[in-house]
Amino acid sequence: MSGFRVGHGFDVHALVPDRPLILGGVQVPYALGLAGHSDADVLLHAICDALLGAAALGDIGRHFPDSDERFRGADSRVLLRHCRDLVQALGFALGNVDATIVCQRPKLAPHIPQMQRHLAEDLGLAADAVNIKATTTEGLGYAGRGEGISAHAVVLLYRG
Ligand SMILES: Nc1ccn([C@@H]2O[C@H](COP(=O)(O)O)[C@@H](O)[C@H]2O)c(=O)n1
Ligand SMILES: C[C@@]1(CO)OP(=O)(O)OP(=O)(O)OC[C@H]1O
Repeated sequence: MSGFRVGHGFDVHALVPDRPLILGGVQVPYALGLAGHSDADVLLHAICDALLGAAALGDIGRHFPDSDERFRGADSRVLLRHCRDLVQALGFALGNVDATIVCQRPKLAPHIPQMQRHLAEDLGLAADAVNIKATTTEGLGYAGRGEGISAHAVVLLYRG
């Protein structure tokens, strides 16, 4: 069996008034923000799930239950670094991360380089091992109606 492990993550949060919009640890200027128990950073949650999935460690809700007050308003970069530590403790190294944010509005392209810098820093990856993309759904579905934002992520882990 090879030492490679792939993981997939997916998350969705609703867009609501009176919340900041935080994606990849970047506060994106917008009239609405994502609802959640933590800072609701949907991109980082999908990446946490991808890391946990690759290492067969379950999912984000198992490690950071929303019934636990310690995680209320949590900075998802802290949760991400915890997931990194968990997979590294099992002897895995990170290969690369690729993710897609599904978001009709606002335009995210100007903010993606900063999100990628955060991820490279938090995961100890080179800049060319982190890729984040954004797409609309051409107006279709809940994302297209601007009701929420989702994110998909895949990661590769390996044992050196
Ligand atoms: N919220 C978004 C969504 C998309 N982008 C960028 O626009 C390109 C075209 O999007 P389509 O959904 O029409 O394919 C996409 O490739 C992204 O670069 C964006 O910046 N913010
Ligand atoms: C991160 C946690 C914990 O604060 O809360 P949310 O911000 O609601 O995020 P979600 O992706 O629904 O699931 C994980 C939660 O347990």
